Amino acid sequence: MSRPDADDEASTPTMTRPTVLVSDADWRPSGIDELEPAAWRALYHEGNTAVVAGPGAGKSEFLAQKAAYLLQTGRCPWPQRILAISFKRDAAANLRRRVAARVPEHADRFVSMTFDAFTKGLVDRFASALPDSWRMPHGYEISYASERQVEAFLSDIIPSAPGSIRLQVAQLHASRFIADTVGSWELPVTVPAAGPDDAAAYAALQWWRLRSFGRGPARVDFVMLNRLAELLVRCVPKLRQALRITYPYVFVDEFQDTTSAQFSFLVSVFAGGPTATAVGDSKQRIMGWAGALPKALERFAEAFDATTYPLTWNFRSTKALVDVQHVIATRLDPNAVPVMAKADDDIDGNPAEVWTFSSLDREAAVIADWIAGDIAASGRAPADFALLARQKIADFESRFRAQLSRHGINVRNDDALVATMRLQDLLKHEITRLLLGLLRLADQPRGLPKVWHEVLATLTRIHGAEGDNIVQRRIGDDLSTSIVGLRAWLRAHPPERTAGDDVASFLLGLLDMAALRRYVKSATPGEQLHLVTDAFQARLATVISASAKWTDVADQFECSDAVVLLTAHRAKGLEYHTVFFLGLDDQQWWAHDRDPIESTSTFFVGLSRAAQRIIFTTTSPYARHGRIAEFFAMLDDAGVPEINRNWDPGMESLESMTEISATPFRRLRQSGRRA
Ligand SMILES: Nc1ncnc2c1ncn2[C@@H]1O[C@H](COP(=O)(O)OP(=O)(O)OP(=O)(O)O)[C@@H](O)[C@H]1O
Repeated sequence: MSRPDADDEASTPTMTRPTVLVSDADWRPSGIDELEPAAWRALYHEGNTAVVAGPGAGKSEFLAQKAAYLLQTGRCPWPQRILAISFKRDAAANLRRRVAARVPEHADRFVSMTFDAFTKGLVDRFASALPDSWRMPHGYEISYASERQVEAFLSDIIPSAPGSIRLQVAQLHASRFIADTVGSWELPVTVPAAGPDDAAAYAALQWWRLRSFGRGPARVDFVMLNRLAELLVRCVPKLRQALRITYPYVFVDEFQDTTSAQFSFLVSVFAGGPTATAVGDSKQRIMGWAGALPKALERFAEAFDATTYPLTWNFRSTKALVDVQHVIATRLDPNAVPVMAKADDDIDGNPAEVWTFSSLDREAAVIADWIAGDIAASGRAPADFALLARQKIADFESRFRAQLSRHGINVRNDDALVATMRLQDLLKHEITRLLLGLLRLADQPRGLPKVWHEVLATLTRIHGAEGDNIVQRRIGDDLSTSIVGLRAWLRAHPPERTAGDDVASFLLGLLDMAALRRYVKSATPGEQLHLVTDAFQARLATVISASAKWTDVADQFECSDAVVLLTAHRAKGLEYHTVFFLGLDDQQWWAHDRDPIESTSTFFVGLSRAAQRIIFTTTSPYARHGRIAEFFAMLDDAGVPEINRNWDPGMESLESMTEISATPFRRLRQSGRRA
């Protein structure tokens, strides 16, 4: 396919586009019925805005609606754009998709990317404008230092540190050094000849000397790239001005996860300039271990002089679940305000329970039977159910896979490693969706308009042709030709007689690889295209032989009709009808004592993914009195009953009843409940 010139971040498109503007009075949210009153006020607010709200309040949806409002009413006039920054790639892609669905006619002016992609993009484009001391004459490579390497570095620099700061240098922690010390050090325009007399600045400078000032390519991570980007913007006023003109509106999602480096970058580039909107929930701050700043939203409000709007509706969970969430929320924030549930209840029986089991085998068997029964009775899909755990999700996989397969139900472990990628990342990756989209379009003679639209939009981004209707038309024509060629190839190569590698090669051969490589590099810093294509091939190889049709190959690849197994961290931002929060025990939560608040936030994030029902499980008779006793106490306070699932009416004998009475669990017979 032809490759138009790459779009420049700080430049504006050259094509004109007709736009019909909507008046304020006529503007309505699209895709949803209503916003809560505080959200309306936040949407109309013209200055910097902080939206603080709990799980399910619609924070991401609010950003999508605010984008639609600004674009459709012309407050963000063509050709200016809105820049939305997220922390995770899938969150950025999710927001981009939401806006594209709400206002397709303006989607090309909504630039949604990760923090790392944005800062790395600036360094890559403008590195030559860095002050002399910080230029990287031999380029750079992305390199992460292990904690052990940082430890060795810190002990190496202690002896040569000036006596006045030696003790403080010795007190720096390896685990926090990169995020906190390197991340919060503002690079001086000129590197001082004498070492700084502040311990943190001294150590940070030595780190730069070691990693970046030697011969050969600099070895930098994203924290260091962020620092370079901040320096660039500080030293090159024209660049800052260009960014501010291109993006008069800046959004930041999940602001509670902002690190020191990211925060200072935002202040440096945008404070006093574009209108900034940050949304987040400090109770869901689960990235403290990775350097997330405490009280990030409060800091934002202060630094940007922003007006704060708390939202108090929950669109995801029913009232009963919102009440349970509130008990945990008040432990994390004693001032947490009660929230109004907007979701209707669609289940019989208890929406929240703790189930106790005598063994992991029994746990998997009972839950699998229960899910199968619920699907049969309700018509729900397997994907409505999630099996969540704090960590080590693979420990649960084989048991649940075996038990659910007895009922013909699939399991997808989103945490599984495929080549070097996690399955969740692979499935959400734009390039995976592009390749699968091509496969589906070629295999479906009648066409799939939604898939066509998504594939075309991805190709448009790859070729930097947003806003350029002529090039977009050419890309569309090329796509039609490619689909015809692919269809013929697939007909001649049935899945059972074709190797996964051959399919992947043919699919990639349809694309402009140089453009693709450049795009992946800029959209996902640190990631090489081959990491995605290797993982794509590996996944294809495992599903191709089991399928008779190419559509089945794509279905098996995505495995979207499956019960999902994932960690609470991976579940962030997602939602399910019923969540089983597995492994309430000391093993799963072994690190709870290290940081009980962050651990409780992880618990909060996990349980708040449930829309209708949450079942906590444990196989440990001691968990209630162990490390996470406070979780059980909170669930007790919330009135969540504990059910001993070792007894199954009609199936088990007195023997298992004896076993139950020997356990220290608080017991409840489950008569009258759905089982
Ligand atoms: N105004 C609204 N009307 C109806 N549904 C909404 C509205 N806003 C959000 N939703 C729905 O509520 C759910 C939660 O929305 P969203 O993911 O934006 O919440 P969030 O605050 O970002 O959640 P979390 O912090 O838990 O990840 C989604 O299913 C979304 O489609």
